[in-house]
Amino acid sequence: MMLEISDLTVTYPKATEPALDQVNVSMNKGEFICILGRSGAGKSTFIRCINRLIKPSAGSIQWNGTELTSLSERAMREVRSEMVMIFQHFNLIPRMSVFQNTLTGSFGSRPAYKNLLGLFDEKELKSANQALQEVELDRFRDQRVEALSGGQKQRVGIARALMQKPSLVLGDEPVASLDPTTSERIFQLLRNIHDERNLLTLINVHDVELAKKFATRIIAFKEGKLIFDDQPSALTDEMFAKIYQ
Ligand SMILES: Nc1ncnc2c1ncn2[C@@H]1O[C@H](COP(=O)(O)OP(=O)(O)OP(=O)(O)O)[C@@H](O)[C@H]1O
Repeated sequence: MMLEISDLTVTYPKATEPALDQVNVSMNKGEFICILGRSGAGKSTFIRCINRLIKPSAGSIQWNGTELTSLSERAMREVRSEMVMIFQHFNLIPRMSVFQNTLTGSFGSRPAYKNLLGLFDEKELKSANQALQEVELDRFRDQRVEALSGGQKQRVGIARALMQKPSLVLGDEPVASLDPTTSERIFQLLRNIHDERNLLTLINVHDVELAKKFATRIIAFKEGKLIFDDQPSALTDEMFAKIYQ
C-alpha cells in the first residue's frame, strides 16, 4: 500500500464543521485516481494534507509505511521530493524561458547557491531537454513562459514536475482554467506519463467526463466525507446526483 489514510480529519480554525471528516482510503501505485465533489467538499484540503501543505487535526497518513502527520520538517522534505503538485494556475515564473522554468524542477535536490548562480550540470540540462520533449514543447524551449497559451503553460508545469522524478503526482484542478479540448489533451498527457512510469496519480477535477474517461478509480467527497470510492463505471446517475446535489 503506497498511501494509507485513516480517520483523516481537518478542522480549520474558526470553522464549525470539519473540512474533512474521518476519511479512510488506501491508494496504490499504478492507480490514476480522480477526486470529485462540489466546491468546498474538501478536495483541495485532502490533496494538501498528503504533501502536508496542511496539517491534519486528527488521523493518520502513511506513505510507504512512514507516518507523515508526525514527521519532522526535515524528514518531510525528503518525502516531498517524491511528490509533485500540478497547479491550476501553473505557478511558473512568467518572464523566464520554458527551459529555465523546467530546470527549476530540480531545485529541491540542489544546494541553494547553485540555484542562485544558475549553475546546472550536463545531467540536469539533459533531463530538462528530455522533459520538454516528453510534453512536446522542445520547439518552445527558449520562449518566455508569459507568451504561451494556457495548455502550453500547463505542459511546462508538467515538464518541471518530471524533473523531480516523482512517484506521486498530485493535481489540484490542473485543467480548471483550460478549454475542453486542451483539458483533454493535458489529461491524456498525464495519463501517458502515469502509465509509462507506473506512478500514483491523484487529481481534483470538476469535469466528471474527464474523470470517467481517464481515471482507473474515482473518489468523491461531500461535506468533508468520502461518499464514493469505486471504478468509473460504478458512477451511476443517482450517485452523480448525490455527489453534486
Ligand atoms: N485556509 C482555509 N481556512 C479556513 N477554511 C478553509 C480554508 N481552506 C478551505 N477552507 C474551507 O474548507 C472547506 C473545504 O475546502 P476545499 O478547498 O478543500 O474544497 P474543494 O472541494 O477543494 O473546493 P473547490 O472545488 O472550490 O476548490 C470549505 O468549506 C472551505 O471554505
